[in-house]
Amino acid sequence: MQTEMKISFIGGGNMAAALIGGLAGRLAAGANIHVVDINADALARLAQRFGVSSAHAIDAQVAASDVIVLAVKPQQMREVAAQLAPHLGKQLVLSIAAGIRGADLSRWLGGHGAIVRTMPNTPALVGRGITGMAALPGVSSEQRNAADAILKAVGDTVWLDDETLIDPVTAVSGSGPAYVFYFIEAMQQAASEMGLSAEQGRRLAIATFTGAAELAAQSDEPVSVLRERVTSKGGTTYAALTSMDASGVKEAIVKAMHAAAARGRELGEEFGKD
Ligand SMILES: NC(=O)C1=CN([C@@H]2O[C@H](COP(=O)(O)OP(=O)(O)OC[C@H]3O[C@@H](n4cnc5c(N)ncnc54)[C@H](OP(=O)(O)O)[C@@H]3O)[C@@H](O)[C@H]2O)C=CC1
Ligand SMILES: O=C(O)[C@@H]1CCC=N1
Repeated sequence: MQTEMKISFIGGGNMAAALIGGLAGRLAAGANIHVVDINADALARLAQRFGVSSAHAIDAQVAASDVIVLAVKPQQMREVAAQLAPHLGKQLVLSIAAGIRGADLSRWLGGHGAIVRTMPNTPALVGRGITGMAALPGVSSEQRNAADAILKAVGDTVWLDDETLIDPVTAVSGSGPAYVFYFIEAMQQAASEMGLSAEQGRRLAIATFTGAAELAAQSDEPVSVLRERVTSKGGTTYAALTSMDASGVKEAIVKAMHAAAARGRELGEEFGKD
């Protein structure tokens, strides 16, 4: 992390809280985090949890920042950009919004070029996030490195040459934690139906996810091979996977992810209109 980097967040909701929480313990001395949100409760929570400074509107501290993270909902972005534009100089702007295209954001920010579009995810809170990143042409290599350092402080980064790939990234890793939680919820429900306690089901389901994911991360083999190794002929896993195939679980997941990417494109079109 660059020393003494001053970072302002506009929007202090769910994703900002995950990033701020992940960053809070990892900043160099002298660095600071400032948050602007119209929601007093959101600001109070962030100040109490992470000791950040806060304001209800864009202020001098935002103007004095090195990096400004735009963390409002896509539908709020245009208005926020208009409020921010008069305060912009050389700051690097990071957008985390789904859908909102860099060219639209740049226009709303009065032609500001130093913009990196990012798609982080909530495991950033525990330092295990992954972020897709795409730089607009006006971003210097120093600014690109600064953006990378911020998101690397809370996990890993994947750079994209083509900004439109942010929509697929959103479908995979931006929204992805919700799919994992959904799967864990289903496993917990089944565990409880079969007589395990809530705590036993929770521990077994979560440890299975983290363990299998770690095994996949450390293995040189494709995940399909790891799956086959669990699936004894005529055994229990075979029974489960045969049932999933019959229910079209894989097709449903693939279809759902296409829907997420399509919604990202739609948000860009819907809120990017002049
Ligand atoms: N949640 C996630 O996992 C991820 C979200 N994102 C992106 O992050 C962005 C934020 O999402 P999320 O955190 O879930 O949303 P939230 O609604 O939780 O957070 C947005 C916050 O911004 C506040 N806000 C609204 N208008 C303004 C304004 N004019 N100035 C300052 N603050 C304002 C909202 O207040 P109020 O509630 O009163 O409107 C709210 O507190 C979205 O663009 C989303 O696409 C990206 C990756 C993952
Ligand atoms: O659901 C959403 O639109 C945001 C973007 C990715 C995760 N949450």
